[in-house]
Amino acid sequence: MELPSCVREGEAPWKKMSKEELQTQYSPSKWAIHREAEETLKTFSQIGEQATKKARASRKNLLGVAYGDHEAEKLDIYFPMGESEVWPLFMFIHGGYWQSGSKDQSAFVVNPLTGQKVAVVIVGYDIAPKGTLDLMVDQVTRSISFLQKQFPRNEGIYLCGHSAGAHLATMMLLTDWTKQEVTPNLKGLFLVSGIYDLEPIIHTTMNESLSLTLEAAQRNSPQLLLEATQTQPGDPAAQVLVIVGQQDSPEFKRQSKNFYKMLLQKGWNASFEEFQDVDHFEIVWNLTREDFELTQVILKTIFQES
Ligand SMILES: N[C@@H](CC(=O)c1ccccc1NC=O)C(=O)O
Repeated sequence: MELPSCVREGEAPWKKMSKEELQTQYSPSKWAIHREAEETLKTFSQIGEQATKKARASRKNLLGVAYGDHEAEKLDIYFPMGESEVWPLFMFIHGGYWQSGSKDQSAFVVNPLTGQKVAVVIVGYDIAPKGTLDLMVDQVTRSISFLQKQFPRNEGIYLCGHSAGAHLATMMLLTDWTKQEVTPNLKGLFLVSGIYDLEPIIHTTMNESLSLTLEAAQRNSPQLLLEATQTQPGDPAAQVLVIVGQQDSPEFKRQSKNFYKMLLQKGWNASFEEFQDVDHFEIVWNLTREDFELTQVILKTIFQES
């Protein structure tokens, strides 16, 4: 018997999964092998808080800069050491399934990058249930326009998102910037353990506070948007690095690989990399270290060394 196309091997294997299996596949902490799930999540917040404290104490900064009128529409800017007034701008978009996390515990990468002449921005946005996916996408779009206007001489804007934050970063590739006041100088995207097809999330407990409808999930799914788009990447196109951890779940890995393949099909300058011996959280908390492989990849990409 031939299976209907929606359940063909490799296409949407999640449609064949039980509710429990789907919940597990989309619970990244359950796939961590170096610590128990709860311990992993606790360590992640602790390292994020410590890194933020350290960044605020040791780097010149502007905290809580408003990029819009909403309470949550604020970003923190951490400046590189030295006298220069022009640098590449690196923006980090935190994860937490669009319903947890904040800029105040997400300054992981600030010290290693500001030590190497890169300005780092950690952006805040309205998480659910207050924020909807549509609002979050709009907020991140406006935060990037704001940065381009504030720093028109920037040496490139680089976006890095983790998990749900990688989803928000990806949506920026598909934004029609001609509808915004400025076109940002987007040079690169680092998409770390992201989610590109939101439909499976609807069937998990994560949707209790997100309240995604199928329409909202589809409207905000980079995988579907990219598949449907006729537009070519701009010239010069931003470089897109699709990144997963070895201990990300099979579903997370499948989503990243599929999205990477679609990027190639649509003519983007994309690469895919799986980092060994790290889970969904270690891959971000290790960014506090300059000698971590991903930190080095980020620096090499920004400064175009290979
Ligand atoms: N409840 C989730 C938590 C989670 O996925 C998460 C936590 C912090 C930062 C990013 C996360 N994942 C995606 O946004 C878990 O079981 O791992």
